[in-house]
Amino acid sequence: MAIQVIKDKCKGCKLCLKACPFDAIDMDGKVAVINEKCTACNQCIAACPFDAIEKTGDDAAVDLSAYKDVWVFAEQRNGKLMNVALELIGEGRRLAKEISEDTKVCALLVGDGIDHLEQECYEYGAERVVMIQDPLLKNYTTDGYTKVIVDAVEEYKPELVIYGATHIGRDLAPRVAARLNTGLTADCTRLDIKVSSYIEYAKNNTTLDTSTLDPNDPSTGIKQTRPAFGGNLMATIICPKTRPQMSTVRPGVMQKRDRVAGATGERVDYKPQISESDIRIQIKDIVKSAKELVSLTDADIICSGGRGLGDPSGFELIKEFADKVGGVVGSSRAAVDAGWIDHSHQVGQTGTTVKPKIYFACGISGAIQHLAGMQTSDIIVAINKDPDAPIFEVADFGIVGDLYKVIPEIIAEWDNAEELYDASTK
Ligand SMILES: Cc1cc2nc3c(=O)[nH]c(=O)nc-3n(C[C@H](O)[C@H](O)[C@H](O)COP(=O)(O)OP(=O)(O)OC[C@H]3O[C@@H](n4cnc5c(N)ncnc54)[C@H](O)[C@@H]3O)c2cc1C
Repeated sequence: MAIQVIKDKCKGCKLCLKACPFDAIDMDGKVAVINEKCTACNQCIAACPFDAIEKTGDDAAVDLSAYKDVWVFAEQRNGKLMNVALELIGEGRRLAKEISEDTKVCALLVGDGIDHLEQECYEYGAERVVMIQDPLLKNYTTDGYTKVIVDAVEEYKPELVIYGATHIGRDLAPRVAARLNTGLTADCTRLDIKVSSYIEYAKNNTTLDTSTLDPNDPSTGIKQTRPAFGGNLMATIICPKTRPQMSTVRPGVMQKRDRVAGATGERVDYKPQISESDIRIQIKDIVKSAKELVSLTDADIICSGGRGLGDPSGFELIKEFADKVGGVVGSSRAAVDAGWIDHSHQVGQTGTTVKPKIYFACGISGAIQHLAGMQTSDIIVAINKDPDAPIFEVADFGIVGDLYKVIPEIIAEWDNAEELYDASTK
């Protein structure tokens, strides 16, 4: 693929020169010319106001029909599958079957010494496992994983690849997408199948005259929905011209399928072509952060505190509350930004998405970015002294009052409440 300047359209405005990160454009008199440093990154095309730059070569010739199946990057760390990988295998299976009965969901396992994870992938819904193992892939490196995944995608041509929006997924997916010259939608909260104009047309017309339809409209595509503009609207994004389509999805958003013990599938071993020179960094040591690990995604009960706590010591009360009810401490971004608590506790659009059985929002107003991360909780209990706080619109139970009075009362009554509950359910 290459980029070329259409000479008679170029007005010599040099905006493409300024936009090019690779110094790949020179001026030949008043006309821009592309030199050999070009990586076809598209920045010049986006910058040109005169439509004078275009791609040539195989870009126009992406055969969408050559791509098939849904791949899920089954992220593992230290030989353990991440929860989000299992959630996405379930979601991938749903999407695959909506695309067509013979579309398969494949788990992509990358690492070394990870044979034991294959079975778990089948039990959570994978129909095929593509296994890529090599000692050089034992620990995650951007270079190593990108290289082998790009090679495997080019060989097998999946039509959709989804990754968890974890630290690794967020690092890896854009690299892979850039190398494959395809699109990526980050942080999706919803994935749906887009129906082609052919199918739409066929539904409404008894005789199908395809000559009027766009031949490039893929038979299927994925509608990728994510919050945009600070969470104030949801944007649905499609990737109509290139393949594979790629998305990252936040942990906790999709539902895991029920585990089917003993489920089986097809294993494909992909032998990676990788050498030490492909990996530009060396991992000398992996040191776990000494800070307390917060497992918000798996928690059944979360007690979150916000700016309404007034100062950092308020989190001591929230911690006492969480310990009493068997929960985990969460927070709003305002509390994190104030330096009252570590970001790992943050719930919301730029924090963690959670779906506990009970979510206590204490001194949290209910900004849309906070709601984006917790509104699908089974039961939401809001404690706020402002009766008009937006959090009450999503709360199942609202307590209007000062959290410093309400929470100690709940703590004091919790044991009684548990006894009452036990008695009522006997
Ligand atoms: C791009 C972007 C991303 C963002 N991502 C996130 C995110 O991931 N998570 C997130 O939380 N926010 C996020 N935000 C910030 C968000 O917009 C809000 O600013 C933030 O959620 C407000 O936090 P809060 O509810 O704790 O504070 P406030 O909005 O100030 O609310 C404090 C509440 O406490 C109540 N209160 C005060 N004192 C008491 C008391 N003694 N007892 C009871 N109630 C009391 C008040 O009535 C008020 O309702 C993001 C913003 C942007 C622009």
